[in-house]
Amino acid sequence: MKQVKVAVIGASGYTGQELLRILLRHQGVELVCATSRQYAGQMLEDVFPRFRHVPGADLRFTDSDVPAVAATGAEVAFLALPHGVAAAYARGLVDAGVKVIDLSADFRISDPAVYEEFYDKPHPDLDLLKEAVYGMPEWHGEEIRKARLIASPGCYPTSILLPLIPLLKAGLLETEGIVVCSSSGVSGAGRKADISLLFCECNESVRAYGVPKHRHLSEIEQELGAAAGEKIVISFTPHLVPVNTGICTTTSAKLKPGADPAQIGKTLEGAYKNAPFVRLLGANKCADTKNVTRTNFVDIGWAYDPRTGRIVLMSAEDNVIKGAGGQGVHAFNVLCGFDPTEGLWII
Ligand SMILES: NC(=O)C1=CN([C@@H]2O[C@H](COP(=O)(O)OP(=O)(O)OC[C@H]3O[C@@H](n4cnc5c(N)ncnc54)[C@H](OP(=O)(O)O)[C@@H]3O)[C@@H](O)[C@H]2O)C=CC1
Ligand SMILES: CC(=O)N[C@@H](CCC(=O)OP(=O)(O)O)C(=O)O
Repeated sequence: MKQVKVAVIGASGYTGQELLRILLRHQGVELVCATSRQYAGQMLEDVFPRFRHVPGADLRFTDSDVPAVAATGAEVAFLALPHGVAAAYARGLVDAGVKVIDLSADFRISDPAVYEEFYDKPHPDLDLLKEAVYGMPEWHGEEIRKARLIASPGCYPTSILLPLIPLLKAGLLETEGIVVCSSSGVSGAGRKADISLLFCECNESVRAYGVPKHRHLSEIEQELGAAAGEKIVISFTPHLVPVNTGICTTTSAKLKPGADPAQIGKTLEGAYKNAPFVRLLGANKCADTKNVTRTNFVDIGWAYDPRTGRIVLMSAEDNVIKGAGGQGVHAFNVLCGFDPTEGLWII
């Protein structure tokens, strides 16, 4: 198998570590660079003992510096950096001829006005934004193949968009009144010191946050609108739950008058028959995070309630794998012409 030289920028964070774990078992990857400002100069295995004795992990963290990354010969770089920080790295790396897969939100929102509305500042690189591709392999494989810059979808959006897109494309759902409720593990907030994320603040407790306008609404409504062919506004309430990883999403939407509820399952099956990481559980089956955490799968179940005329979509994924690093590697496989599943059969 051909070998592609790969760098991970921001390799000490939660998604960065997950990328390292996946890339180190990928048969077509030579990991040439892992960056972290706080651990620069230290061996990967000294900072994260899980990498001891792992082939290919015999590497030191380097500083997060674009010319130094480019000098490693990296052909593809994953950005696992905070949003707002990633854009400048993407610009420097793309200019140096390195293809970029950005896990942050910096290039996911194609309309600069919407970006500014949700991120409270003008977009930092409008030229690069124009060429960024939304990196959801199930729906944008063709664009990913030709891209220089892939904006990997967010964790909540992945769990919400995968069940809804095919149903909206098929015109089965009312576009008004879609209500989404998601629960996320604490790793979704990143590996940073924050009092509200301390063990005693989160453990044995569940809370909603980010209401009424979580920043992911921008991305979710953009992609749902593209699927439906009209503007869509949804209600979205995220919750923080005391688990390390996992997202459980429940979506409620009204079936269009006259639409046959049996078409829900048939449409999802048609859309995802060749999607290796989308597992359709069937009607009246509920997705459970314990079956998908530590994997690149998203599980989707659905139910029709004749009393309300609504369908309920239930999805579960691992936020740092299918919702971040795994999805990024899936896009990398498509970009580089590898089998889409290479490195990703983690169970
Ligand atoms: N966690 C999740 O579930 C998901 C996260 N994402 C997105 O992926 C990106 C990474 O998330 P996550 O791994 O959780 O974040 P973390 O906070 O866990 O890690 C961030 C990484 O970036 C580095 N970093 C932080 N600030 C800077 C800076 N100013 N310049 C250079 N490097 C910096 C950190 O290392 P150091 O400080 O040592 O340099 C660290 O390696 C974010 O944009 C996030 O929104 C997307 C989907 C899901
Ligand atoms: C629990 C938690 O805090 N989750 C994060 C979302 C995950 C994330 O990292 O956002 P991106 O997908 O945009 O990169 C949040 O609500 O902001």
